[in-house]
Amino acid sequence: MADAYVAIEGDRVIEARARAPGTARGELVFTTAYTGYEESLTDPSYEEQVLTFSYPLIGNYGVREERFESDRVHPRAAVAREMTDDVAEWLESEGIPAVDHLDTRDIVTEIRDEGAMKCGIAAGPDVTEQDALDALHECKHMSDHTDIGAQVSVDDVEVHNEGGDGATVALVDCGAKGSIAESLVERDAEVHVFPYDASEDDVAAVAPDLLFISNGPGDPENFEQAGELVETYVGDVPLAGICLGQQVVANALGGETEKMEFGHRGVNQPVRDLRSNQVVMTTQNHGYTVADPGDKLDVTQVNVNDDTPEGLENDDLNIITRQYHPEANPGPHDSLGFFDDVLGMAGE
Ligand SMILES: NC(=O)CC[C@H](N)C(=O)O
Repeated sequence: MADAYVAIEGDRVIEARARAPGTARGELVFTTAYTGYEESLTDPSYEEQVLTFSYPLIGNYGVREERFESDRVHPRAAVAREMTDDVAEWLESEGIPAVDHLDTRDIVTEIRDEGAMKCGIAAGPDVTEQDALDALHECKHMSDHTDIGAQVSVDDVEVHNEGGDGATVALVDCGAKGSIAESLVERDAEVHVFPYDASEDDVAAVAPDLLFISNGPGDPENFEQAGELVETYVGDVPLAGICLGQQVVANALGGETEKMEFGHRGVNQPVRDLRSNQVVMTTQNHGYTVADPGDKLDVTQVNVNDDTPEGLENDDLNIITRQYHPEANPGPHDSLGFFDDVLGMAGE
């Protein structure tokens, strides 16, 4: 008999095996990444989501803290065809329900046909189908998590590489992956990590050479204060953004974002640079996209599969943003040059 259940929209219940007990609800999404499960599971952008791995075996090279992107697991639950004990034990120790021994191809097909959807999960010896359905019925739409930034951001300013020789960067932490600050520090920047709701005065106090809006979970329209910083500083200080950062910058400068059907999550998303015509492979995790960049930003890079904007720029105003993850954890490393380019705008 099954000891875990996944309930999806339409009240369909899928039986599974419990690997870490508990009940959870969240937006059901899938990643096609075949490596990088530690990075994905600690990526704050997965907050309030349930992550399904389409690759059938998760955990085959263990669990190492050096690869974590933050100090905790962010998806509300994890779903895999087969999960190793290492991963299951790690998730259990974090209180995150996990299930395997179910047909993840079926789940991925369902999401591709119907779009990312709400789900409820119940795992453990005493759970019932109804527990999973109850969790499903309590699940909110992603955009209704209006204060999601508070769940993932630093509470107080943190400074990395104080006294560094390079640029002073104000990194607005909307749920930043650790490797963004690391990538900047590796290039000698002094990085001030600000809470997602930092004020103009907070940021002004460090006189930044670059304002950088991080990745983060949920709907970019719920990050109004980060948008206000962009409006305040545009033209005076160079601007950079990654993923949610690109979306926030676009919204703040007259553009528009929209929810995608099921998003891009994986490590081999092809992106074409419209200026050089070169294609790079990228790591991605997003469910919203820039539908209209507005009249201040040019689309300079597009996704080869669906033509959605992957890079926005304005050379006169010194703005460069990317929808994918140039910090490249878990890789590929094709687009690390982004960090040199944005620090170049900051005079480095
Ligand atoms: N990785 C991210 O920053 C994700 C951005 C946003 N939450 C989205 O899903 O589109």
